[in-house]
Amino acid sequence: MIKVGIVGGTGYTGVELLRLLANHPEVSVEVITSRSEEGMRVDDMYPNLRGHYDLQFTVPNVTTLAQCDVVFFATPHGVAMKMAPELVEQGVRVIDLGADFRIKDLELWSKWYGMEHTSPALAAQAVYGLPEVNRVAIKDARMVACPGCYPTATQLGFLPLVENGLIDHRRLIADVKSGVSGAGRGANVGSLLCESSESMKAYGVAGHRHLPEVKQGLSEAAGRPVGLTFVPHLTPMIRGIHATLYGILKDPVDGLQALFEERYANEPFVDVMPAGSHPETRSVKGANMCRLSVFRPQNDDTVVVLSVIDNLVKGAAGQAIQNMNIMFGFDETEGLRHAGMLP
Ligand SMILES: NC(=O)C1=CN([C@@H]2O[C@H](COP(=O)(O)OP(=O)(O)OC[C@H]3O[C@@H](n4cnc5c(N)ncnc54)[C@H](OP(=O)(O)O)[C@@H]3O)[C@@H](O)[C@H]2O)C=CC1
Ligand SMILES: CC(=O)N[C@@H](CCC(=O)OP(=O)(O)O)C(=O)O
Repeated sequence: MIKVGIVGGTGYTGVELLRLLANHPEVSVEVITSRSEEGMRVDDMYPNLRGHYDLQFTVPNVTTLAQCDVVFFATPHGVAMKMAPELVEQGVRVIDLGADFRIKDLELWSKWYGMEHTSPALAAQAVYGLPEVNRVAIKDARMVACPGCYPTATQLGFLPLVENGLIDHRRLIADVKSGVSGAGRGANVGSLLCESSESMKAYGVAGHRHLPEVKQGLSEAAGRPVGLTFVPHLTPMIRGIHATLYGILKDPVDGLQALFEERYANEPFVDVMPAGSHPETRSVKGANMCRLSVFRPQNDDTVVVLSVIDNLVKGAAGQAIQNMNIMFGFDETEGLRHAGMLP
């Protein structure tokens, strides 16, 4: 049994970690932090957890967190980079659900996140926590940077194509839609029911902070810098990401379905659907799963990939637990085997 700490326990990804870890036989959650709700029982705030935890929120404190084997940061950008170095020095393994350790070029990181990076040494050691690419490095990592939600759906959809050099690497297009929980519990007015229901809008078209993250991952996979147009949208649902991805085939190729099936044949959390399928976000709601399908409409030179995840699960808390399972030598699917909630 390992001891787990969670920094940022009142937010959507923090409570999702608690929900998923409640069924994990190898862990005991010992510390859960909140600055605003110090002293409150977690099941008073989140009644879905009644009967699962006997825990109260405490303020974040490195000495207390250092008693844990692993600490998850489910906090806004800029928090983990300040606390994680001291924890790692004391032998704690750290998994950040935020973006502090995702981008290797720290000047680029500062440009997109609007702050200086305060722990470049740890950033250099951090492993990008996309198991479908980095499983071996994740196993021994002290510091894992979980991918963002849009980057998870986008990279998993494009990977088989860019790894095999099948599409024009300069002209990738990602049209991605997110449910409003992607903005977090402390989100601004745009996420209110009256503002976001019965409507849909694009945002960040000129540039979204996930653009450099996706480009970094796909450029590594392609072996050269990729060009990407990335357009996120806010959609009136609570959970879910739907990515519609476009690439231009260099040569007309058959066998894209088989290529995708082979690439993900041994991946427990990527499901390549039968040819012609249209995956729905509700099929992955609550589940640590990415469902994909690949098309070549009218046998033309454009390939279209559809990729769906639950932003809070494969896009955040579930992927973080998958990484923990790999790091601690547990079965990778432990605590994550349940199906999505449909309807
Ligand atoms: N929502 C999503 O779909 C996804 C989110 N992420 C990332 O995960 C992280 C958490 O997201 P989410 O759960 O949505 O965010 P929320 O806004 O819902 O929650 C943030 C949590 O962090 C705590 N917190 C805020 N500031 C600090 C601080 N300075 N020090 C310590 N704790 C702090 C808050 O509690 P309190 O203020 O009481 O301390 C709260 O519990 C973010 O980096 C986000 O970008 C990644 C993928 C998907
Ligand atoms: C719908 C919505 O607002 N989504 C968030 C991204 C989701 C997320 O939390 O991404 P990070 O992990 O990189 O912060 C946004 O566009 O800022």
